Amino acid sequence: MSPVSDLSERYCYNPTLYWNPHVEEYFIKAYGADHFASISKALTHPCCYSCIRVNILKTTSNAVIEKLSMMLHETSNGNAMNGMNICEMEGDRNSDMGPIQENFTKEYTLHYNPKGHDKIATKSLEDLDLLDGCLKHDPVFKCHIPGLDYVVFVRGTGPHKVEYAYAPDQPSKEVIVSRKCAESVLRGAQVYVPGVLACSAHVEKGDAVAVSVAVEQPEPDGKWGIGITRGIVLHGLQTDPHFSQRKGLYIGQGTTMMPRAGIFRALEGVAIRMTSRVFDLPSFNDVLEGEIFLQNLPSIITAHVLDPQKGERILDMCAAPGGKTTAIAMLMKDDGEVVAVDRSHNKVQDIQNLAAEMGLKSIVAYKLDALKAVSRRNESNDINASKFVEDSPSLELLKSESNNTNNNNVLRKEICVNGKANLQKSITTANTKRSNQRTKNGPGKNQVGGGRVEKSKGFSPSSFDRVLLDAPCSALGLRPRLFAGEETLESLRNHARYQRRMFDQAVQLVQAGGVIVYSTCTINPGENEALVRYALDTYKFLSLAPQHPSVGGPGLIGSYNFSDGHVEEWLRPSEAELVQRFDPSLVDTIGFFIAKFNVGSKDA
Ligand SMILES: C[S@@+](CC[C@H](N)C(=O)[O-])C[C@H]1O[C@@H](n2cnc3c(N)ncnc32)[C@H](O)[C@@H]1O
Repeated sequence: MSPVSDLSERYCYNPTLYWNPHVEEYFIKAYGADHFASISKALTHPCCYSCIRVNILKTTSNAVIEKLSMMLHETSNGNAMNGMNICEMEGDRNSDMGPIQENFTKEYTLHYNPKGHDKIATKSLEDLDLLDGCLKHDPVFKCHIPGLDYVVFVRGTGPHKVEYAYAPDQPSKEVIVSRKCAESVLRGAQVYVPGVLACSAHVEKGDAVAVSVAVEQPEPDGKWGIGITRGIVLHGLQTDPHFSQRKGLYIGQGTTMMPRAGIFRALEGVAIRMTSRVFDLPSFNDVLEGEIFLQNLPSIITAHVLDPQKGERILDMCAAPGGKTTAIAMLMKDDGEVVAVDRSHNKVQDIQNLAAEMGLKSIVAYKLDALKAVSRRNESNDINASKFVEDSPSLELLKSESNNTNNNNVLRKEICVNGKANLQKSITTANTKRSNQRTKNGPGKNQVGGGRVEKSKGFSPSSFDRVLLDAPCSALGLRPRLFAGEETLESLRNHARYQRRMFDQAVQLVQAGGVIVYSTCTINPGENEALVRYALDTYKFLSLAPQHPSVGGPGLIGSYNFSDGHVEEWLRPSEAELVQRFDPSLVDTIGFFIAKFNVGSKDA
C-alpha cells in the first residue's frame, strides 16, 4: 500500500462501535447480524439535522427562522455561524451513509413486530415531497407536523471527506480528544480545553491540527480504558498512544486557539476551532439564548403528547436537565405548576437554570428519588419541599439581593424558578447573616449556577393531573455514540426493573381522569412493550390513549428504529399514522418509545 493511500485510510471517519460481548450477542440474536450492524453504524453518525424548539412565549418560529437564516446568510459571506457552512448544503455524502439518508427522505418500510420482524407494508410518503422541497431550498424550515409548528429544523451535511493538511514526508500536527468531546464536535461544537487529551509537540496558536478521538479499548484485565495520560506528547509515530486504533477515528481539522502549553494549563475556553468537519452541523451555543432550545424531536413529541393544559399540576419524574419540563411549561403558557424532580442535586440546579433562561415561572424543581415519589402517610406535604438542601433565604431577601448585586440575572433566575408560595419559609439568623454577606459581596462561585435546591419528601397520592415518566434508560439510541461497552446485560435488566417501580409511583400520583406518559430511549428490543403490558395487566383502570387530538392523528404508541431506513412500529400498527408523518432522518434518536395512558376511575 502506498504511503498516501495508507494515510487516507488513516485520516478518515469510519468508526466501529464497541459493545460488551454479551450485549452484542443478545442484540444480534434479537435483530439479526446485518440489522444490528446497521444500527451500530447509524449510532456512530449524528443525525444530519438539528432540531430546535422555539420558545413561543418569547418569540415565534417565523422570527427564529428569519434570524437563523440571516446568520446563515452571513456565513455564506464568510462569517461563520459556529462552524456552519451554507455553501456545503448540497452535501458530498460519501457512500457510507449517503444511501441511507436518501432512503430516509424518500421512503420507509413499516413493520408490525410483536415478536419477530414480519414486514407488513411499504409506503411511499407523499408528505415528504413537501419536506424534500423544503430541504432542497431552505436550510432552516418549520416542522410540517400539525401542531408542531414551534419546531424548526436546521439542516447540516455529512459525512464529508476532510482534506487533512498532512505532508507525507513529515508527521502531521495532531490532537486527540476525549470521546465525549468528539461526540459534541460531531454535533457542531468546538473543541474545548478539558476535552483535549494529547497534542503534538511544538503546536503553536494558529496551527492546523488533525483532530482524532480516543475511544475506550479492551484492556488485558477485561475492562475498558483509553490508556492516555492527559498532556502526553504525540510524535506522529507508531509508538504514540492509540496510533493504530485511531485509524478511521478522525473527526476533522481545526485551528489551535492557544499553544500546546496553554491548552493543558488553561481551565476553560476553546482550544481548537474546527475548520473542516466530517459532519457540518451548526452549534447553537450562545445563539438566540432563551428563545430557542436544541432538543431531539422525540423529546419534543413526548411533551406534546402529554398535552398539558393551562392551570394544571404536572409532575415530571426524571426531569434533569429539564428539556421536557420546559417544553411542558411552554405548552401550558407558563400557567399552572410543573413539578420537576431529579435525584441529583446538581442536575436539579440545571433544571432551575434552564427554566430561568427560558423565563418560565411555573416550574418548581426538587431533589427527590422518583422511586420514593409518593409521600408516606404521616409525611404528606403537598407543600412538598421538606427542607432546603442548601440555605434558603426568603423570596423577599432574594429580591433584595438581586437588586443589590452584580449577578442580578442569576438571582432573578432563582426567584423565577423558586418563586412559589413554598419558598416563603422562615429563615434562620445564620441564613440571614449569610444572605447579607452575599448582598455585600455578591454571590459566591457556588451560588452563580443557582446554589439552592429543595429536597422533597414526596407528594400525596392522586395529586397531579398528568405525570411524565421519562424513565432513565441505557440511552443506547442517542446519536452519535462512539462507545457502548459500558452497558452490560445486568445494567439493561436493571433499567427495566427501575422503570417498572417508577411507573408504579406514577400511577399512584396521577388522579383519576388524568394522563401518564411513559417515554424512554433504548434499542433494547421488547423492553418497552413489556412495561406497557405490565402496566395494562396490573392497573385495569389504565388504557392506552387511542388518539392525540392536537397532533391530529392516532396515538403515538411504539418505537421507531430507522437505522437502515426502516421504521418499526412495535405495538399498534393501526396507529402508525403519526410515525408516517416523520421523515425518519429527522428523528435523531434510534428507538425512542412513547406510550400515553389514560387513567380511568381508580375505584374500578
Ligand atoms: C433520561 S434523563 C431525563 C431527561 C429529561 N427528562 C429531559 O428531557 O431533559 C434521566 C434522568 O433521570 C434521573 N434519575 C435517574 N434515576 C432517578 C431516580 N431514582 N429518581 C429521580 N431521578 C432519577 C437522572 O439523574 C437523569 O437526570
